[in-house]
Parts: sequence; structure tokens; C-alpha cells
Amino acid sequence: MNARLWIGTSWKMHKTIAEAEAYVGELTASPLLDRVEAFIVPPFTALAAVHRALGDAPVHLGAQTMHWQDEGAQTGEISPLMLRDCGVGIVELGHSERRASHGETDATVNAKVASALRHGLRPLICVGDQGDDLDAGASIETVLRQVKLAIKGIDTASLGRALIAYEPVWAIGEAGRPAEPAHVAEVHGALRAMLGQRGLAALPLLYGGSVDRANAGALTALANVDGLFVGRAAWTARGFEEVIEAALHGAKDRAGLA
Ligand SMILES: O=C(CO)[C@H](O)COP(=O)(O)O
Repeated sequence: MNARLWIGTSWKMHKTIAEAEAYVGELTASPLLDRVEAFIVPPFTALAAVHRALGDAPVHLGAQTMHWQDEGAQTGEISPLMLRDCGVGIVELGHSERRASHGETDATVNAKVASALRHGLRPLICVGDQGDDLDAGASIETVLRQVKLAIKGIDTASLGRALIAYEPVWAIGEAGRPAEPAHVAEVHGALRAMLGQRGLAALPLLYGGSVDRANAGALTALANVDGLFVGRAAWTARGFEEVIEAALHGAKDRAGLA
């Protein structure tokens, strides 16, 4: 296997179209993009403009969520067909902010994963334990349960396109504290073992939550970390490039990575 690291950033509810275009103009000048599977996940309003601005650049375009129906009376929602129409290839599903504040459940994540795969989109399934889970030693069972429910009833062959991001809720955002590499290694190891039992050992496992250029290398040095999903540290093109650089450096001695 000669896999490459997946390194991406969600801009969450940040950036106007002009700001998004300026970011893409700067990022696409980076030679590092040829060495990873880079992806950016802008807000819906900037998707079409970012798609145009990316042109042939080696950067995947993602969306932050979607509805599972193709169309319908779903005010305010976006369908998989609409994402495809904007040039989107990846869709983030189940982020903890959507679970906490926008009614996302394990069941809706499961419906969305199935729909994304039907429409040729690559689902980026986000799972994460709460601080209480961590304190109770229940991180692994929480995360395994979320993944099992997200992929429930979906055939193994089509799931080969999925990406999984472990994002501890206690590690995300301004109030978050970055997870220790030893904790990430334990959770990713358990995820790999469970997925392996289901014929899905090759699914890329990304880590997210307060990733920055200082800790990226220690995370990608871990055998079961196949990429990083970054928020704040990559909201400038230079910041994103620095994280990619650190991630590549961390992974340089790992067998099987390009
Ligand atoms: O979604 C995330 C990565 O895009 C995640 O919420 C991490 O955010 P960060 O703590 O600002 O890196």
C-alpha cells in the first residue's frame, strides 16, 4: 500500500466568497498539495466559487453536512444532488456541533452515509467522546458504537469510499484541550480492529480536535492515524500549509505512506 495522508480543514461558519477565493488562490500555490490528499470544507455559500477557484488543483472539495433525501419539502436543507452540482466530492457527517445543536443523531448520520454513498460522495463520518466518557474510561466504547451505528446496514464494498474522523468533543475549539497521542493511538487502534473485523481495515482514520503545527507531527507519527481534520489552525492558507508540512514530517518514517 502506498497511501497518502488525508489532511483537511472545515471552515465551519467562517469566510465570505471573496475570503474563500483569496484563501484558495494562496493555498493552490503550495507544492505540498501534491504530497497529500488535501481537502477543504467551506460553508455552502462558497462551495461553487471555491470549486471554480480550485480548477485542476489537487484539493478535494467537501461540504459540512447534507440531507439524506434527493429533494423534498425540507426548508433550509441541502441535498446530495445539490452538493454534486457544486463540484463537491466529500461530505462531513455527524460532526459533534451538528449532533449537539442541530438535531443530528446516529440514525440521521446512518441515513446520510447511505445517501452520500449512493450519490458517489465520500462520507467523512465524524465521531467523538464527551469529557464524561473520557473520565469514565468509556471513550472507546462510545466511539465504536457511533461508527457501528453510522455504517449499520450499508454494504462493505460501498463503504470503501468512507473516511472516519475521531474528534473528541473535549478537544474541539477554543475551550478544547488537544488529545494526547497515546489516547489517540488507543482509540484509533480500537477503531482499526473493529473495522478490520468487518473487512474495512483500509478506511482512512483521521484525528481532529485542536490540531496545529506543533502537535500535527506527533499525531501522524502514529501507525493508525491516516490523516488530520483541522479547524482553527488551518483557517489561513499558510496555517494549513504549516500543518501539512508538520504532518508530513511526522509521518516520514512510516512504512506504506507515500
Ligand atoms: O471539525 C473540526 C475540524 O475541522 C474540529 O471541530 C476541530 O476544530 P479545531 O479544534 O478548531 O481544530
